[in-house]
Amino acid sequence: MTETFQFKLLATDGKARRGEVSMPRGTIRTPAFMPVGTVGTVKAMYLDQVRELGADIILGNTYHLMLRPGAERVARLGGLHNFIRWDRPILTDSGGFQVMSLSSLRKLNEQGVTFKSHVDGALYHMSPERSIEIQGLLDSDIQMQLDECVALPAEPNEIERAMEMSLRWAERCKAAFGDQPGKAMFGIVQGGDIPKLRERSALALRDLDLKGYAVGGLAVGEPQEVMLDMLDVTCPALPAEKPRYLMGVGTPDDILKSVAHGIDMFDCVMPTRSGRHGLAFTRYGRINLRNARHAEDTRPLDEQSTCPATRDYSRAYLHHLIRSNESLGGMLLSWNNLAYYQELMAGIRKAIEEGRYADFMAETQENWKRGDL
Ligand SMILES: C=CCOC(=O)Nc1nc2cc3[nH]c(NC)nc3cc2c(=O)[nH]1
Repeated sequence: MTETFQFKLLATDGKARRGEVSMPRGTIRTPAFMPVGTVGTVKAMYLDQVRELGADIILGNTYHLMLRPGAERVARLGGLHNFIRWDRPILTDSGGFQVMSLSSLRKLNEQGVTFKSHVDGALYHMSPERSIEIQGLLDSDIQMQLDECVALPAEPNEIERAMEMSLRWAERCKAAFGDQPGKAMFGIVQGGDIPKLRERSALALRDLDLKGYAVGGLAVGEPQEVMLDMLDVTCPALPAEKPRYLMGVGTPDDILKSVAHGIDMFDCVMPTRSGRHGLAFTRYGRINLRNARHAEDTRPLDEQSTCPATRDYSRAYLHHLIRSNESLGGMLLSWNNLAYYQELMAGIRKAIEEGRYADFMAETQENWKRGDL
């Protein structure tokens, strides 16, 4: 822990980086996976479990929390950490992406985004300054600039307009954030699937000398190789001594490959959301426990795991719980999936330290092909 926000590069293996982000509330071992705690909870999990699995930081969503319970209310209650009982770092998004994907009416212009709450239909206006103010009220440790993420495929001039506006919003967010040594405000690189726009966005954000950089506008419908190609353009244009966060990514395979392209931080609803729907991630690939073939399979997901959800429950029971839509089904599979994601991250960090990331990647992908036997 440190009084200020610091990123240290501990080892590299090709483009893969092993590092550490130190903040007053704790240290984040990178490459890191950040479980998503949308409305102040990592769904179906106790935060003690989330920590025990190895999470050093979790995400909170500004859009959801500002609508309910409200940013000023969370501040009156002592901030998000006290509210949810998590004393380590929290990264909050700016809400932009969620507005575009969740709220009905929404208008976006230079001032910001105006939208109708999906909770009660009330009208809200969120400017770059208000987004930073809300994240401050939540006492967020890593705050994100307000940006405009364009779904792909999209027209080049549309991608350029959104990227340029996001740059202007980055400057306004930096000004609104001011100087908070123990916290950080990350810029978000946009530019869609257009290399020269990606490079322009990254270089302009670099000039703002921010504490960290997110790569946005990806995992929004483009093929994996397009996403990786954009990383090849973006990462070299970002400062090597600052952390890089790829938003909304991804599957274990996405993460494995994006680390090899220079990414340090990840967040994704995949392990928790798909767990609630019956999908289990294991060392040997995915298992859809809704499938009837598991109905009498007495084996656990993986008897060698240290996670009780993975080691102690039969696939037959998990199948029964999911088919019966019982809460325990989603709880056990969320637990299993987050355990698997954190085990994958620990393996990634160790492999980079030992200079054998390429082998680790190949072995891991080979094991996934084995299926659930
Ligand atoms: C915590 C996130 C910080 O959110 C923001 O403040 N803005 C933002 N969020 C994104 C979220 C994404 N999820 C995916 N795929 C599942 N792609 C995404 C792209 C963006 C993006 O370009 N911007």
